[in-house]
Amino acid sequence: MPSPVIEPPVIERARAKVNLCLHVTGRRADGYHLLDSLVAFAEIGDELRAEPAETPSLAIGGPFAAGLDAGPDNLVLRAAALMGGGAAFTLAKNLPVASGIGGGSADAAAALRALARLRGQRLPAPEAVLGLGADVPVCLAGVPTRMSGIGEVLAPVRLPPFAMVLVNPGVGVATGAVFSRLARRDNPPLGAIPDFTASGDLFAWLATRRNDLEAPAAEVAPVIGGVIAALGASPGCALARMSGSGATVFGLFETLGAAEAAAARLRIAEPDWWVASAPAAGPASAGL
Ligand SMILES: C[C@@](CO)(OP(=O)(O)O)[C@H](O)COP(=O)(O)OP(=O)(O)OC[C@H]1O[C@@H](n2ccc(N)nc2=O)[C@H](O)[C@@H]1O
Ligand SMILES: Nc1ncnc2c1ncn2[C@@H]1O[C@H](COP(=O)(O)OP(=O)(O)O)[C@@H](O)[C@H]1O
Repeated sequence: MPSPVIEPPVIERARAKVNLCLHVTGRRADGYHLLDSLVAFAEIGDELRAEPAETPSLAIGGPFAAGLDAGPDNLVLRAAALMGGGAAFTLAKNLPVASGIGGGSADAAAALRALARLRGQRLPAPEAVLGLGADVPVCLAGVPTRMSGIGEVLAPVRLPPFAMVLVNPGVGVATGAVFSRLARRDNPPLGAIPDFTASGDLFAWLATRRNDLEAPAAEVAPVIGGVIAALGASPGCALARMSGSGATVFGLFETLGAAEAAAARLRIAEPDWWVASAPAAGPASAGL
């Protein structure tokens, strides 16, 4: 059954996507890489507002609006075009661009959700949105997920509550450039993902996994190594690792208080870095 049409305007969050681990397990004939990744979302992100309009339009504000083109190539308008749709969009760009936390993909997913709500339509299938970006299907799902294939094979995963600190040193990293520097493309998959009951179990399991894109990204942007070291040395940080193709690094914490304290220290030590703290998205983290 299609959902009822929602009265405009509609507002959708575009939450930051975090690859808690990411193994590159192969490469397809078309050059795209096969991944095996455990993906979570943070309660921080862009915000997209949509109202019905004859002609599609996009206005961008927020701390990372500068340098982001609001023309037809923007993923918000490309997503709207895919759904055949006119809407007037306003995007608050709160996440750094080209930073491994899927900001553009999350915006595209938010546009698809907004249009579906405005029109009472179903959301498109993962395969139908993959052309917008390999991360768009998982951002459309918006829940903790094991992502494989090149990003279109999705299996929801239940995660315990935890908190994150996200740090971006202000360098954009092009995803394709990172993949092309990989030393190996035949790494083992993640294996079975246990049913974690406590965040400590999740953190211990993650410590035995990797992000295979971290080393090639650090070649492109050597500052990434320094960000991992600084975050990893923060009191209460159980694990510090790069997300996606970088350069954003995440730190994992048992409590939001510990994450906020680490973020406050890093903001003082490194005033030029973008630093955010947030619970992992989902009902389990609501009471952290
Ligand atoms: C690496 C990941 C992990 O979640 O995250 P980000 O760093 O983008 O956040 C994603 O796979 C990125 O997804 P997305 O950013 O949507 O990628 P796309 O625009 O589809 O692809 C950009 C380029 O990355 C390479 N690419 C991307 C995905 C993939 N599975 N294999 C690849 O080889 C290709 O060279 C492609 O031309
Ligand atoms: N709404 C958008 N937000 C961010 N980037 C966008 C958007 N639309 C198009 N792009 C382009 O998509 C590219 C990847 O952006 P993004 O999804 O933020 O990267 P990542 O997935 O690595 O975090 C950028 O180089 C940017 O120019």
